Amino acid sequence: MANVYYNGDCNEELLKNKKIAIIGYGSQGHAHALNLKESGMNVVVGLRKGKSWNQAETDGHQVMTVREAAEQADIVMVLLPDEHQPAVYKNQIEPGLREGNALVFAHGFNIHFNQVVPPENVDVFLVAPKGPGHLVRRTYTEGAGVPALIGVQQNYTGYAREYALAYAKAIGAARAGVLETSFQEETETDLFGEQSVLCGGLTSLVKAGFETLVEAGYQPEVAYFECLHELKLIVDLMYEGGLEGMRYSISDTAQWGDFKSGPRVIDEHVKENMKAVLKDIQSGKFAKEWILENQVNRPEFNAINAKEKNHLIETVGRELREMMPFVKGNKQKQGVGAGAKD
Ligand SMILES: NC(=O)C1=CN([C@@H]2O[C@H](COP(=O)(O)OP(=O)(O)OC[C@H]3O[C@@H](n4cnc5c(N)ncnc54)[C@H](OP(=O)(O)O)[C@@H]3O)[C@@H](O)[C@H]2O)C=CC1
Ligand SMILES: CC[C@](O)(C(C)=O)C(=O)O
Ligand SMILES: [Mg+2]
Ligand SMILES: [Mg+2]
Repeated sequence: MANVYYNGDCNEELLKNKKIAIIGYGSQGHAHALNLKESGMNVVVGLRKGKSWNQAETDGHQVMTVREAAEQADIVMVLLPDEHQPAVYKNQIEPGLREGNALVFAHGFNIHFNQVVPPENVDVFLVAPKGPGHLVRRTYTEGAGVPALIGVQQNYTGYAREYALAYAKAIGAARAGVLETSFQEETETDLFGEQSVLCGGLTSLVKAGFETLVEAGYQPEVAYFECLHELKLIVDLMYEGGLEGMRYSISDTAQWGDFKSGPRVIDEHVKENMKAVLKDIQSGKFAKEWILENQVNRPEFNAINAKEKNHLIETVGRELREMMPFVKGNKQKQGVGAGAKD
């Protein structure tokens, strides 16, 4: 079994005399900045002028340019979109780094794929929450937390691992569990998870189920409740009690169907496809294509995104959710508030 670290294994005091710059105030940025501040840390936020800058000020942070934040801080946490990190690092963060500072990431992409190459005289480590930033914030306020991975790439000061654990505690992650990893393992497993299971696998599974029912003549609203809405309720049971916990609550009929039909849908071909996806991640093929897509202003990303927004499951879902105020209650979903996306 891997070692799992909890609050008692982390010394937050190590960060108390440090200034921490949070660069970016999106999904992860707002959560880290607010959680660290409420854990008693000295936080500044580095941004460009715009929507996030205004939000961070509204939330009571000291906001400045990325260059100023990097110059002032001992610990610089880079929470910009992965594709923006290399240019912002080169032009605004690197010039501000001093010997013994720490450069920190929530995902290893740019270090692992050599898009950011830090100087040798700084610590480089990872504190990667295993969950969306809005949940990093919400769970912290509820007295809980989202688990995280830590990893050390460069240990110039000799304290990088201890700083990583302290940081993980201060954002609430050590309430849930912190695992030690490498930049390589975090990057490859995170990309694999989001592509094959959590995001790509799931959205494709949901759409395939929805389309199968609608094409067979069933009402789209029934298909939406069956294949998307109820998914959260089922996943909540798995989150709380694993597969067994979920199966305890469903009918024996559903459990029999789970055993018999699940492997017919997610069969050996799916695993073969997953292995191919993993291979492209490990070889750097996926990373290269994503970097090139950004260099030409994302034509394919934007085209697919526009098409996906107009899928029947989305138009039907928007209408049904209008009637469920308890589902609509999340401000970020309406594009307002801290960490909101456009
Ligand atoms: N989303 C998540 O939950 C998770 C993300 N991660 C990792 O965390 C990191 C951050 O991801 P995420 O939180 O999704 O990022 P977001 O897309 O939410 O971050 C957007 C933020 O970055 C700012 N920004 C973008 N470009 C620039 C720039 N050129 N100069 C200054 N600020 C800029 C935006 O400001 P503005 O308003 O001015 O555009 C905004 O505040 C990534 O490495 C990601 O892989 C890891 C685990 C989960
Ligand atoms: C699952 C997507 C994720 O890896 C995450 C929220 O952990 C991301 O990059 O946003
Ligand atoms: Mg992730
Ligand atoms: Mg990710």
